Amino acid sequence: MEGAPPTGSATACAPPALTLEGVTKRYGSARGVESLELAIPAGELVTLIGPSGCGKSTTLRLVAGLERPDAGRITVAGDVVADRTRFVNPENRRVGLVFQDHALFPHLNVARNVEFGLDRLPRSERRKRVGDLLDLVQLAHLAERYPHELSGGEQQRVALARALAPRPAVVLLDEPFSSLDESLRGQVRRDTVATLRETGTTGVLVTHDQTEALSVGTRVVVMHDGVIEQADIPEKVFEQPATRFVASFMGDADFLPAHVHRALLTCEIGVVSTVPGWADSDVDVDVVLRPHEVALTPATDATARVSALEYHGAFVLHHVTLASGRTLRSWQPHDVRYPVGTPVTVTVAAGTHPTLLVGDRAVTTPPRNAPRPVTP
Ligand SMILES: Nc1ncnc2c1ncn2[C@@H]1O[C@H](COP(=O)(O)OP(=O)(O)OP(=O)(O)O)[C@@H](O)[C@H]1O
Repeated sequence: MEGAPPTGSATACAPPALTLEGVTKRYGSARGVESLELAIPAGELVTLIGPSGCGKSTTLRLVAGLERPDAGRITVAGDVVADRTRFVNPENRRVGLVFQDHALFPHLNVARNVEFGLDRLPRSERRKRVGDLLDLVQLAHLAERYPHELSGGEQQRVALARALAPRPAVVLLDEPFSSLDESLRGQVRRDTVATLRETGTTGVLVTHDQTEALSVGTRVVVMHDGVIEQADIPEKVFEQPATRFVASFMGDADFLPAHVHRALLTCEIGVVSTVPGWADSDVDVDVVLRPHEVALTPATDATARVSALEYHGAFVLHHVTLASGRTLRSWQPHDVRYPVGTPVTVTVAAGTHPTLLVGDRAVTTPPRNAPRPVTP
């Protein structure tokens, strides 16, 4: 992964909070994760996203020490915690865990839950640390309550305080907001991110929610079928997806066969854009178009037709069928609705430089062995 630590002087010499080098885990003949490469600088909050079964939980379990890798090396704050010969037990890894169901101890009150992992500290320091953590998550007034006397959001804050109490090098958060209802989720998410930032804690947050992955992560790791497809800043993952899978998984995307000739990208809807640096090219590609890049203009002589509408509140998603039978989608403002059947001219918003694919991989430079048409 392109995971160079920030260049600031404070962190330039510090080892990454977490590294995975060639980490592989198989379950019998089934692939859990394969050859994971990841380096997370201290203080980052990385979101881990991918479809069900892609290996997110396996990755967290390997880092936490709940699984042993079959191959590769894991380090936490510069210390090897797992490799071919070494295996550090979970309680000695400086890794904190926050689960979806909060997993608080029901028979312990809030203060005792937070105190749980601090048994190595003298009692007075323990008390002080618990007090500091409860202040941090704004729950000091509920210190004597038991988990069943708390709301879902409060339980989540206790779980976070408990994970942070022993000053872990990394906190792993496994879908921490998914059991909260929609109205609460946004606030708890903002509070959690603020707490992690305030304490400078490095976090790895697993989520199923693409908006959450993009909005919360300083970096987004997209997994598919046990491998990392792309690990990058959110803007790059969305605007410059590395693969066809990432393009389709992170946001809506449609794909059209296209052609680049003398730096001009054309497809069924006409000229899409210029492709700087492709002046000598004559190659077939697929172009990735996102609904916010696709513009529609009603025109009686147009061959494309609006084929379906979806009202999303702020926007109306228009599905358009082209003459070839292929479809594109276009976001329109909430007050624009072209009825089904309307003939429309389809264009791409000015300034768009869409992702180009050859096979399943994005290309930014002309492919060497690209197909060239036979000239008569
Ligand atoms: N204990 C196990 N025994 C056998 N196979 C397993 C085991 N745990 C995970 N797997 C398999 O490893 C792969 C990765 O699973 P994992 O739980 O890491 O996926 P995930 O991305 O967390 O999925 P989800 O989003 O549904 O929780 C899957 O194919 C899964 O069936």
